[in-house]
Amino acid sequence: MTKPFADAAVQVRDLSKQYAVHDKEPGFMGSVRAFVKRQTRQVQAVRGVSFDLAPGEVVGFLGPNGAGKTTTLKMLSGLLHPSSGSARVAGFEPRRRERAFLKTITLVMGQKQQLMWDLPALDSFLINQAVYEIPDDEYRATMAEFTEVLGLDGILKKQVRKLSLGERMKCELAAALLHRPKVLFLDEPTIGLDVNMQEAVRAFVRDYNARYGATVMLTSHYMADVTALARRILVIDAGEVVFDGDLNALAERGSSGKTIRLQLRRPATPAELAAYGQVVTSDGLSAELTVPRAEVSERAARLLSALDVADLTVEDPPLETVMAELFGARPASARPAGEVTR
Ligand SMILES: Nc1ncnc2c1ncn2[C@@H]1O[C@H](COP(=O)(O)OP(=O)(O)OP(=O)(O)O)[C@@H](O)[C@H]1O
Repeated sequence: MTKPFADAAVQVRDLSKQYAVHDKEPGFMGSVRAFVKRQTRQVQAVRGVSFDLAPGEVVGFLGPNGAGKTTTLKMLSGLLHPSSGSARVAGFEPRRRERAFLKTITLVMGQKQQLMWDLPALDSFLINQAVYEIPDDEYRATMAEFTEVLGLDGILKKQVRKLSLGERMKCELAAALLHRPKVLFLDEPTIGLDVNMQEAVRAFVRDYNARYGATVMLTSHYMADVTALARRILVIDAGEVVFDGDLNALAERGSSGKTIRLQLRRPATPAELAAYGQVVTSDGLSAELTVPRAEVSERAARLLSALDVADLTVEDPPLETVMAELFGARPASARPAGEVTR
């Protein structure tokens, strides 16, 4: 049972979405058959999802491909109507798309762009200023701040089509946050960016969250985004929330063991190290071992007494490993249950 926050920024109850999909065989005869008897399939993309986000909270929204993340974010932004259940965002019902609601939220989709391709980004910013009725002084202050944090100098007057992917994404973010929304839905905001640009986007989101106390719901396939920004993780699988909790608790869910990193004063061979755990890397004086979670203390104690250890640290496996363990092994076809052919 989801406990309600008295003043939740996002409140979701039993939210579901079904898409009606019309199937058609390829080719001319397929078209004729579809015309005579249309095959309709219901795809249950989101099924009975409930959660609350507190004001200012940053939440990583994870799950395998097709799990229902984008569908959920679109419902919370009012782009899609839920099939059933309810959602409130900053006190508004998203599906009504009230003006005050649209001024309070933003949805950034890394795969879609809102900037006009043939114009400089600055022109799109001015349009957004008018659309969101941003006063001139606030517009100037926000622009100055975003220019500094995102390093926009020198790119705002270039045609958007001539910007690099990273430069364009920075401008997309600036355009989407110009009206200083209180609730941010970020769907893969760093997709396709190089590591430096990913870090720049993360730093910007972190800064914005701290400065404006904004609530952020973030999906990303780059776990570094999630671990850098969010303490709480929501995991959705086949349309259902299967985990809602602390990042560390998720890491502990992984069936794999913990990682022991070693620095040695006297070298040990991989064969010697294998007595203490599965050797991941070893170059004589440093090594990385995977050990069963329940036996970490005992293995570490044995290592310390048997070898000349300069340093020993114990870490959880990277989130990528945990997610791969939770979802990676299953065939995609086994996931989206509940498809009904009519
Ligand atoms: N417009 C649509 N019509 C029919 N089915 C759809 C539509 N959009 C999404 N789906 C289906 O709904 C399910 C959830 O899709 P959704 O895009 O929400 O997943 P996701 O978690 O965002 O996936 P990804 O990580 O791959 O972007 C999938 O089975 C998808 O094929």
